[in-house]
Amino acid sequence: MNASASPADVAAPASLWPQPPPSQLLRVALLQLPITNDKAQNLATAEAAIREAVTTGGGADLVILPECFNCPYGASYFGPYAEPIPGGPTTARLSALARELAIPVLVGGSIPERTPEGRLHNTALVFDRTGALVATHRKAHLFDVDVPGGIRFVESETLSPGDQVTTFPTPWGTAGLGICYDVRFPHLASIMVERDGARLLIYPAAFNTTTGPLHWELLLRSRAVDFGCWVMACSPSRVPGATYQAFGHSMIVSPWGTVVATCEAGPSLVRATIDMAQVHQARQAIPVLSQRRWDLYTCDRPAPADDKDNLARQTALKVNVRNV
Ligand SMILES: NC(=O)CCC(=O)C(=O)O
Repeated sequence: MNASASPADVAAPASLWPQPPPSQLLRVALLQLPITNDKAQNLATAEAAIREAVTTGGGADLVILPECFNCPYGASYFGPYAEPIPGGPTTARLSALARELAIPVLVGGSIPERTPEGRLHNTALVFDRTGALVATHRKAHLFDVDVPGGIRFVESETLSPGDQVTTFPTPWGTAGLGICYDVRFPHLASIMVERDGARLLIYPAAFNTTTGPLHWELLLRSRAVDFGCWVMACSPSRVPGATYQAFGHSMIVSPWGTVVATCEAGPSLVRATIDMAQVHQARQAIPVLSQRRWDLYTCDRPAPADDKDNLARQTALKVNVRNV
């Protein structure tokens, strides 16, 4: 299992988790928050929502924040809002909250990260009930798209991609972690599930009003059915006048592909108590994971000859897939 935080930054995971509850019930809360230009305000909004999620409505075991929850989603903001991880104020604040409220799993959405070398990443953070940073994920597939008449966004103008597949243990089974555009890449989810044993896939995300209506629900339900997993995606809410209009519609999807909880575009707390036993049930009933024809599948599509980085990445992916 990989987490892109260095070993010194990450507590030894398995020993920290309590035993899974026999019922396998997991209380999930997605915090669809309004993100403003004021970082302090964004952190205060997140803190208030986390407190509400775990102290009201029956509580929550797994709390998930949106992509870029401390920063407006836009290339010009990533640098000025970036922090080191760990060592920055957002990591410290989330760690303290996870510890104070004893939250079993807090997925601190994502934030812009500045590395010691000066690179910028879009990075998700995961804390356990002791406040330890147990995993980080640097967005692996950058959102570089140009939809005529719709949206043009080029994350790679400012951000560098991560180079890790990220999974981590929880008391309810292994979780896979991606960020937004990563959900479009089933090979990533395949490795989380088929190599690392993920039973739930978590995506802090910020789709938009062009691609959201077309693809958001379709992609989340596809990943759930492709891999017999619970899938959870948490978006910012739509903020009138913001340069990037988030789609909202944070969503929890069962391993059968049903949407068990969602919302519209405004600020929302999306809750569900989910049964992890459904993962086993769905995989037993429709056993596509054990019916794979690896003998038929190859990933030999060549990268453009001048794109050596891409070729190296594809080759690494191919090795991982074929080793499953
Ligand atoms: N923040 C993102 O990665 C946006 C992804 C998106 O909107 C998409 O259509 O994919």
